[in-house]
Amino acid sequence: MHFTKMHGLGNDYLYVYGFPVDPEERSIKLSERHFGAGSDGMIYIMPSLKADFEMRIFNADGSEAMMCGNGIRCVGKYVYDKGYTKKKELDIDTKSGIKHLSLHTNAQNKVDLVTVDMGEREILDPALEAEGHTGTYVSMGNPHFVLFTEDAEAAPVDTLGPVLECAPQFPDRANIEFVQVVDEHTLRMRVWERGSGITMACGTGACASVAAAAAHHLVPMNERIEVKLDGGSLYISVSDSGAVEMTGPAAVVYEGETVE
Ligand SMILES: N[C@H](CCC[C@H](N)C(=O)O)C(=O)O
Repeated sequence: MHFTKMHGLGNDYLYVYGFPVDPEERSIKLSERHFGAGSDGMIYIMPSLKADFEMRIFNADGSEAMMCGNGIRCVGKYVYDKGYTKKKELDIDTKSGIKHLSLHTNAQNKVDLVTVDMGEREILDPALEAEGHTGTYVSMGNPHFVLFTEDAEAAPVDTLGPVLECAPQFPDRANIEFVQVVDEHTLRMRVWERGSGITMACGTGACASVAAAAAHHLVPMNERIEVKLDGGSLYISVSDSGAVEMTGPAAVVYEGETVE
C-alpha cells in the first residue's frame, strides 16, 4: 500500500487515497513507531458525492475520530499538490460534517498554509468536574476537556491525561488539553489526544481551547488568537455565533510503500 507521511506542526499521519477493508488494524500496525511506519494515526481520502473529497481519520489505537484539524489541512495540501484538484477553495466531507478549506500556495505552487472553517464549537459544560479537576467540556465534532493552568510546561500531561481520557464523564473518551493564558491573544497548550497520547499539536484541541477561553472571557471573540503548541503555532478565531476558523501549515515528509 502506498502512503504519504504528512504532518501539521508535528501531528503526523499516514495519508492514503482510497479506503481499506481493515482501517483499524492497519492504523494500529502502521502507527507503531518501531514495528510500523510511525505516526499518530492514518487518514484516508476518497472521492465524494457530497463534497470535493471525503476524509476519515483513525487514531493510533485504531479508533475512528469525527474530525482532525491538523489532518484536514494536510488533506487540502495532498489533493491540490498531487493534482486531484485545481481548486483552492475546497469542501471536505468528514464524520462531523462538511468543512470548507482555503488553500494558500508558495512560489512553487505547493500548498503551505491552509485556512479551515471548522464549523461551530459546542460548549457541552463550562464547568465539568472529572477526577477532581474542573474543566470546560467542548465539542469540535470530537470531544475535548480543557483544563486551564498557570504553567502549561509543568502540567501533568503524561499522567493526568490518560486518566481523564477515560473518565466516566466522557462516554466516548475525550481529548485532554492543558492551557495557559499567556496574554489575551496568546494561549500555550499541551495535549493528551484520545487514542494517540501526547502529540506535538492538536488542531481541534487548539480550537476547543480558544472556544473555552473565549467562553470564560479569557480571550476576545472575533479576534485571531495564537495557540502555541509543542510543534508550533496555530491561529484561531471564534465568532459570537461560535463559528471557529483555524489557519496553520501542512507539510509532506516522505512517500512510502508497505511490503504487504
Ligand atoms: N485524537 C482525536 C482525533 C485527532 C485530532 C487531532 N489530531 C487534530 O488535529 O484535531 C480524537 O480522537 O478525537
